[in-house]
Amino acid sequence: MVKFIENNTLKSVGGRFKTNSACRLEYTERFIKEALRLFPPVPLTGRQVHRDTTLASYRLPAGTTLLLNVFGAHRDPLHWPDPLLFDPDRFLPERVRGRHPCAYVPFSSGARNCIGSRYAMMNLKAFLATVLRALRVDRADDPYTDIHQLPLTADLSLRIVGGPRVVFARRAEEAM
Ligand code: HEM
Repeated sequence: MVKFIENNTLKSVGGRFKTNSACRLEYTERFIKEALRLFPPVPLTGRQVHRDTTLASYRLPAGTTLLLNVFGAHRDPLHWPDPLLFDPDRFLPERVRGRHPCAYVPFSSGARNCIGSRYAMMNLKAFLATVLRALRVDRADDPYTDIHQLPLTADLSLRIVGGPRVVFARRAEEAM
């Protein structure tokens, strides 16, 4: 998967990353979206109920704080078949069509959603394209063979305990 994203990103960008390179990075964008699905940096958000409301069979009096489980929604088999499989093609336009708009909310939704989502996406593409041109990324020796086993923690944002287990190696000059 790492090799695939490397080749795809490098082929799409060619030389240096420019602002219009982002438009060509369609696979890279799907890859980032899939990473944000399985590992949403903001795994929970909250909302306050402004008037008495009934949601499904639950009565929610005004003033109730609701915590929205983004992490759970992103792994819900109702919306994501084989939810733990890392499959960027889930974000092909034909597969997005018909999916519930709130099944995927890494940047939240509604009036208070993330104002920086487009900027964040552009930045992540620029970051990947720039880093992958200069460095090769390989898996480090690690004891985890299955996504279930990855120890995650959330303080300000969701992260892997101990950080991602990867090693970087400089690419030969001619590849850059
Ligand atoms: C991958 C990167 C990012 C993720 C996953 C993310 C996620 C989020 C989420 C989930 C919220 C909404 C919380 C809620 O609805 O309660 C939010 C709000 C916000 N984000 Fe981001 N964010 C990212 C990057 C950025 C960047 C780069 C900026 C600024 C350049 C930014 C600025 C903001 C601001 C100002 C709000 C508050 C909006 C409001 O309350 O009206 N975010 N972000």
